[in-house]
Amino acid sequence: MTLTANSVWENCLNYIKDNIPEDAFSTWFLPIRPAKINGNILTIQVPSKFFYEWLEEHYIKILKSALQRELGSEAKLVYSILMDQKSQGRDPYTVRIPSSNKEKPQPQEVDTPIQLDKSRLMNPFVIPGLQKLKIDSQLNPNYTFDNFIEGESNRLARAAGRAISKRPGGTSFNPLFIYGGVGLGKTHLVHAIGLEVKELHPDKTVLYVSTEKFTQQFIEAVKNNNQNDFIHFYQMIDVLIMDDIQFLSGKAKTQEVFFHIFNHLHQRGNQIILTSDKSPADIQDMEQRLISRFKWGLSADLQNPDYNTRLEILKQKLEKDGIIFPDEVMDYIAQNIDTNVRELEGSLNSIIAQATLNKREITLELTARTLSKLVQTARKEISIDYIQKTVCEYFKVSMEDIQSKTRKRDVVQARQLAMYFAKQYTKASLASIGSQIGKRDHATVLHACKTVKNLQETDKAFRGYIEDISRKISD
Ligand SMILES: Nc1ncnc2c1ncn2[C@@H]1O[C@H](COP(=O)(O)OP(=O)(O)OP(=O)(O)O)[C@@H](O)[C@H]1O
Repeated sequence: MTLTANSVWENCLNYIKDNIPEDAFSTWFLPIRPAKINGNILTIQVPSKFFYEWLEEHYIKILKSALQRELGSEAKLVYSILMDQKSQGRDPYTVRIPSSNKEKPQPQEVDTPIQLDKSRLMNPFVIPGLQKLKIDSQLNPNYTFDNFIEGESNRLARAAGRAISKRPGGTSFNPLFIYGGVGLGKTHLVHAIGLEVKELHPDKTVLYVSTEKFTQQFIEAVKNNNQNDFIHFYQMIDVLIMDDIQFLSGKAKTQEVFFHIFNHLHQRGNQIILTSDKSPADIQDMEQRLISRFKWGLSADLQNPDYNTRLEILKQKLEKDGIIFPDEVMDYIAQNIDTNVRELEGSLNSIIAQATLNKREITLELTARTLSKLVQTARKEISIDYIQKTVCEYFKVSMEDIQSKTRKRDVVQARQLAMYFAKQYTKASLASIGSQIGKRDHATVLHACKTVKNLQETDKAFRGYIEDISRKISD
């Protein structure tokens, strides 16, 4: 009997219907039409891009088993997506996307070193109860090289990442130190490297961890008196990716433990990949021996993307969502949002939301209005209170301290910086700033602003504080 798309899909539906709730079945499966069958490849037509993403995210497993029952273990699924272009006055058309079958990378097995007592190993990345340790790489399958647009701003870092993926630990880029401002793609890039290593070298153990998580784990390990297990766990990793390494600043004990792990991995030729919001030389409160190790391999920075890269990124994001913007609108966004990629994505989302909620066409006028509001809102949010909180958090002093009369050096410094930033970021008068920050007069605020400016010119560490805090405030 020859198989037809209809008969195969009907059997799949019968199987799926028995295995998922009825309302989910009618919502997500009844609108699907079988389009064609070619050998073991079934093409189904879905009503929108959103539908396709939902199926991929929530029902890929059941789709896979239904299809394999009908077409064997090599069965493949292709989506044909009906793209609605009514708003552009054009006819609908379809695009074909193979099922990515994107599941999280499988846990990796590692032989445990003899001294490791598995029963006490508290690392949350370890799936307990198994003979061999299974480590979840913590990689995000959506951050790949394929969807990381290349441009002048990221060429070196991307190329180094690609080289490392081919030969982890085997290039001179060890460690690879990727740095740059917020939202420029550091996290995306290191996930892409990790995923590609896993694809090309399935035997390698890859682990992505944020420095914050690493620090918390270490604190837990100290509390439970199992630091050795913690260290041994990290020493087993073939490719260790640590995000936001600048958060080790001022944490002497965690720096020390990281130093030992780093040395062990490096000596064994294992790959280390680090990201930071500043270059190794500009990281404050970090042991010199660590800084010098960060510089051993390659430091590559990510810069603000240029116009063409921004345009390409926009095109890619829209294609993913199955939406078309007029060229002039794309050009306007790319011209006007030149800070970082996260803001670029955010502006797209706002424009889409405005158009959808108000049932309006995406025009240049709507875009200009939405973007101007975005910028205004961002500015509006910076209040003196917010500035004080940010500064207090950064220096780990309390709001009460800043508001008090204390002349302790660190509090005075925080207070003066809060005054300086209040002058920079708000329209408040000196008198008003003074009354809100410690009930001081306008002369004190003026003096604070001058002191900060002088120190900024003469003291490198102080300059670092200013850069850090400005970034946090305008984030
Ligand atoms: N070159 C690029 N191509 C496509 N998408 C990009 C690119 N660069 C960044 N992005 C996207 O921009 C967003 C922000 O990137 P990411 O989180 O990697 O930035 P980051 O530098 O790690 O920021 P932060 O320092 O704030 O953590 C993500 O959605 C990412 O996919």
